[in-house]
Amino acid sequence: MSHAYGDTEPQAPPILGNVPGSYALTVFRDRHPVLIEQVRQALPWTPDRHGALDRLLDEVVCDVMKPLDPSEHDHAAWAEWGRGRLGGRYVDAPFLWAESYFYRKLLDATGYFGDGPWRGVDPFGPMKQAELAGSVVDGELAALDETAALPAAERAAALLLGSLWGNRADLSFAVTLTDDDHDERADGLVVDDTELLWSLLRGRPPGTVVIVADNAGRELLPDLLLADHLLAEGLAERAVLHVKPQPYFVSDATPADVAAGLRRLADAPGEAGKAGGRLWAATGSGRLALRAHPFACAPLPYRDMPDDLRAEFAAASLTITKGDLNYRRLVGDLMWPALTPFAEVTGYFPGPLVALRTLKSDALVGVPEPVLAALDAAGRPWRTTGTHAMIQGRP
Ligand SMILES: O=P(O)(O)OC[C@@]1(O)O[C@H](CO)[C@@H](O)[C@@H]1O
Repeated sequence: MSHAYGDTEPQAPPILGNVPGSYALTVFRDRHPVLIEQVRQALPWTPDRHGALDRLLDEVVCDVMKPLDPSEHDHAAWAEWGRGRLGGRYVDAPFLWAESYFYRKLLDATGYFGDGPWRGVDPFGPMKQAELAGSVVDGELAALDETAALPAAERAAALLLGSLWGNRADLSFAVTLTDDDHDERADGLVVDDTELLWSLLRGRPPGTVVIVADNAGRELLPDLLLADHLLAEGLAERAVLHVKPQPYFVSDATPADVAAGLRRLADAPGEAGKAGGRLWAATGSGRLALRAHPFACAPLPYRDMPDDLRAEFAAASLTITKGDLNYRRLVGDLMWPALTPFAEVTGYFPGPLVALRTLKSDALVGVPEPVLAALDAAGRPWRTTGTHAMIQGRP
């Protein structure tokens, strides 16, 4: 297999669901049917929505991607993106594309974009709200009192790791996790570019830091706390938080989730409440800005980003992407050999970039050879279980 890097087209093959035993196949076969039933239980749907959920379950079980109704606002876009794929099997389309289409069809089934009473109702809302209100979050916010008392360097490291491991709290991934997976967390990072991250921010005039968020709730709160740290320490003049314009991948953060997260922080006692107050004020003054670009829910890799988004990333002193799906989009969700350098695969990205991610799918690049050899030799799954994490970047 040959590879091309930088601004040339990537040549690794796409990750597909039709490979027996693959992680992607389990997502289509095991996760999606369960998710449809979870959504069914989440809200008191009317008969028309139950019927639509039945039809989607049928579509998923029979594995035929049916087109959106022509009356849907984004029908033309999906028809174009899906040319040669719609009518085929979910597992035969690129994993990134087909999974994204599943979530679009789920919003279709719940009437999210329709004219009826369910318009704008987040079908994952009850799951997100339960997590945000839970006692686990109380404990995590209370722990911030100890973090705040640490010396500056340790505090910065703790907040960064909090944001990184917050990515384990992903309600779509949790659907098929075992109890063992929930508890396990590897000590060492698979790739650790922490020093690069700080070097891109320290000792230079503060600029705009873009944080491309992932999940709401237990991931978004530490992301907001990291943004607060960057603003408070003068490492960023401005922070811009990119979220999804619509519900996606179950727990992905939307503007409503940011509002709920800021409310949760601002209402908390102690240091969390103080950070919440600062962030609330920063939102009002524009130092913390929010974006919900349509491309965030497109079934496309970042290589295909539109010009306005490219310009935003280009103007940032650093872009931090969160989570597995953003990582997949950064590397095109292709089957790169894991030794392939991150800087080369992401050469198209228009500025300094660091990805914070727990490993929950097969996309993986830039792993040092001895680390790869040791992890593979250990004989335990590590690439898709969320037990391992990485901080991976390039200037
Ligand atoms: O982006 P996130 O929240 O870290 O992860 C998204 C995820 O849970 O969804 C996909 C499977 O449904 C995988 O890519 C990944 O495991």
